[in-house]
Amino acid sequence: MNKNCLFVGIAGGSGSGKTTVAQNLVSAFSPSDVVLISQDSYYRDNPDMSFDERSKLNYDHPNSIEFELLKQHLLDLANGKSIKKPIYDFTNHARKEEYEVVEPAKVIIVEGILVLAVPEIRKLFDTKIFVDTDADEMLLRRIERDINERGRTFDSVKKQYLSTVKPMFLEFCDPSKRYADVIIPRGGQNKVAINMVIAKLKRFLKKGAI
Ligand SMILES: Nc1ncnc2c1ncn2[C@@H]1O[C@H](COP(=O)(O)OP(=O)(O)O)[C@@H](O)[C@H]1O
Ligand SMILES: Nc1ccn([C@@H]2O[C@H](COP(=O)(O)O)[C@@H](O)[C@H]2O)c(=O)n1
Repeated sequence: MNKNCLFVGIAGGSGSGKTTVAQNLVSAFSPSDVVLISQDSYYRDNPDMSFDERSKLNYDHPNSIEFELLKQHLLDLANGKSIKKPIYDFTNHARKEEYEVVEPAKVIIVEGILVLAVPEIRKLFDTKIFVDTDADEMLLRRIERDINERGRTFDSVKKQYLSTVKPMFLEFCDPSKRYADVIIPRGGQNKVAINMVIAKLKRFLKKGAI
């Protein structure tokens, strides 16, 4: 790979604050220097299934994500090519027809529950971050977000949490913490940790070295 960019991977449980941390990082830079890619954009589409069938799938297992496409897109960005990033609709459990064109940048941040759990993706990262938030806080945030933003009911969130979210977190996401270079407790609130990562990325952008 002809790589002259820096890849930062941010993992952590659902509701841990990965997106908030990533957005805090992105907002410290010019948009042409840093891009953010979410693993969520790469959920597999299941157009042959009914809405009811799609709503019962396990979305916390690595097989639910098209990691081959995510990897190809990361390699394309590293090689200076733009990508057509899928757009995922959580209310419909499906990809939208349209996509977003993302231009390459010097720093590429990738966030998602499984980005450190899948070796093919993990090995691309120069810096690996795990956002470590208490399970009760993650669950409370998820309940609120899923009801307000993802069209879910309290009962559906509860059922999904117990049947797939929690067991898959314990099997895949939480053990991937061991691969992290930096562990950020509490997520988006942790300005000290976020500022340390920002300082590191600024050094890279200035000197071209990690
Ligand atoms: N420190 C925090 N305190 C309260 N709510 C938060 C905090 N961090 C994130 N949230 C909220 O919790 C939800 C999940 O946060 P998000 O950053 O999207 O987590 P993740 O990407 O890990 O699922 C969002 O609605 C967000 O606004
Ligand atoms: N159709 C879908 C697809 C995914 N999920 C849940 O999203 C979570 C990951 O997203 P975060 O932004 O919270 O990291 C994951 O835990 C899936 O259960 C879903 O509910 N429906």
